[in-house]
Amino acid sequence: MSVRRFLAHGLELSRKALRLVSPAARARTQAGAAFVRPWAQQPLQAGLPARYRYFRLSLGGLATQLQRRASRQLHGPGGALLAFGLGLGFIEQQVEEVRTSIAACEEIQTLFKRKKIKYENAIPSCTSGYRFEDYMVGYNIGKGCNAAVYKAFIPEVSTPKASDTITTEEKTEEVNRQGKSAAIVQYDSGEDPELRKNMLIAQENPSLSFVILKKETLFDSLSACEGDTSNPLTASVEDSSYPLPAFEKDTNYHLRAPAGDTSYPLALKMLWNINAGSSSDAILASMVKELVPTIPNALTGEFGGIKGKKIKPHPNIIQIVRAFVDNVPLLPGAWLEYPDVLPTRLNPHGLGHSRTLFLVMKSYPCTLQQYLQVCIPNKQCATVMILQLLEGVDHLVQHGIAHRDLKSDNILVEFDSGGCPRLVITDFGCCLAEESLGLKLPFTSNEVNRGGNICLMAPEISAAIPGPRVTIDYSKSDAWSVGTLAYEILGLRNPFYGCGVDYLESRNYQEDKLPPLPGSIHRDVRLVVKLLLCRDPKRRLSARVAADMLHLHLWGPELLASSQITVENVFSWLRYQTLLTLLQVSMSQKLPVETELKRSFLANLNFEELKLGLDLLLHGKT
Ligand SMILES: Nc1ncnc2c1ncn2[C@@H]1O[C@H](COP(=O)(O)OP(=O)(O)OP(=O)(O)O)[C@@H](O)[C@H]1O
Repeated sequence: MSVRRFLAHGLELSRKALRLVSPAARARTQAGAAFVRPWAQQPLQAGLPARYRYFRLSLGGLATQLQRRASRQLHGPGGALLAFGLGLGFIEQQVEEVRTSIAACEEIQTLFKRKKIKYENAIPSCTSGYRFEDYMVGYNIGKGCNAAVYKAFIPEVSTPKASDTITTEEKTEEVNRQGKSAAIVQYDSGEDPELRKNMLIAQENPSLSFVILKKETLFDSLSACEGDTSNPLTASVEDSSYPLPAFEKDTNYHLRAPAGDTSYPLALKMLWNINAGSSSDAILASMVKELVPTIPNALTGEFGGIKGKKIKPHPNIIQIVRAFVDNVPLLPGAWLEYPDVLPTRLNPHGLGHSRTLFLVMKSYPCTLQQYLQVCIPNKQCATVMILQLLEGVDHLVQHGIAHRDLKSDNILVEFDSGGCPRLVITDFGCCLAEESLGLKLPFTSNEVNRGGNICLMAPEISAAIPGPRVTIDYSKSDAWSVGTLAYEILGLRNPFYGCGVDYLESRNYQEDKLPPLPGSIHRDVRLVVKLLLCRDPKRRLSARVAADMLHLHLWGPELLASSQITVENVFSWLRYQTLLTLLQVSMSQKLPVETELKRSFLANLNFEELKLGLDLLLHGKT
């Protein structure tokens, strides 16, 4: 018998039963409700399969309906039949309600999914930017274990404004001839929190001159450094065991003193090639994960057809606008920061190959780590920041990709027109994105790469023991990392970093040993962080449900506070959010963070997940 016919049969039974009720029926119906209700009201578990949650939802309705019926004065025999029949009938009613709700959510989803998010348009010309010589390279903005990142621009696309060009160019060149460019780079790469703070302030207040602030600080520090061997900046250059090469004017790159972001809109990431050999194919094959966030025309010619998963644009995920293989140049700071990975052409003792992969992306003012060094975001702003990470992670999960190296220096920050930080996940070098695997990685031996940063590796990954049929499921691992980063964003120490006894290890921590978040942080946010850090992925929130909970918390406080939350008032709230967001999306080209978030929420609306998030917010224990 089909489910439909079964339910129809139940409905018919319930009708018959209504004509056969007795006083005893009331007691039996009540007992039925009492039996069903506690089971239906068990605390919800985030990881339960949808079918179970759906059945539970039906039971909740059944218990209520039974109770209601039982409270009426019914007469006649057949109470048990009534309970059974009514139950089936009410399940049918619930099924219908759920079906309508799912359809309504899908309609809202389609409205927003239809509106495609645009790709970065940082290099409008289709022909430029595929060779290193197309770029003017600025100063070093960052360095990781695998790459150095520089400010850059393409002259034909963006020429620096006269006001941005340093007038004391001779001085810069003289300094370079003396081998001090490394000192500039070292100083400017952000060791000084005061300088970082100035940069952020300048960024947030366009009326202040970012360049002037930097220029003064830079040249003051250089004057102070000159001839001063006790100064760590000059000392580190002169103590270096490598001879510092003189800056050659006729090399195919151009060193400019630092200037504002407007004149160097791009970031050029030069990966270090130690293992891949110098053929383009070998380089691309070994670094293919870095290419996951490339936009469609980022690679050209022979590389255009490189296979592999690609991500659709998302406001919280980096976009690589160009990727190409070229000769490794000698860039500022190379001798000081990464001499060992240079090719022998540049350093006879270097281990690097002569060619490598370059990635070009938008240049961001700072990383999340740098931002948090100078600023503790207020609670609302912190929640918006955590939510952006969850939205980014959910987008990756939907593409079957796990980042596997989420940490505060792999998250870039810029500010929207209202000064709200926009968080962008970057550095996909450790991601899991194999077409054939999805989010499940066979873990047959310790040789299998489980991802980056071990401290922020979810427990099911860090504690996994390899074996012939073992697979690791990454579907909720990035969400766990976001749970740990939430501590940093909320102004606390990440409990999974540190040394000595005062830190937790992901592979063996106990949930009750997690440092409690202070009461000044809203209960909803505390609950989300707690559920993100569940050891058991089945109980842990998915990024989607966690994001939905924060959306409800941020944009629906009245809804959450209402005495009775019905499907109708949830949908009237959703309709309101839909209209408002559509209006905002149609009104501006460059969306503020809040509107982007609402758009992500509505474009991914799923009744089951929203219902689960809502239930958890209403009944979950912090
Ligand atoms: N688009 C960008 N805009 C501004 N700064 C950037 C950008 N991309 C990278 N950076 C800076 O460069 C640093 C190193 O970049 P990235 O993390 O991509 O390198 P990596 O060697 O792959 O790092 P890891 O050690 O995590 O593997 C970042 O922490 C950040 O400070």
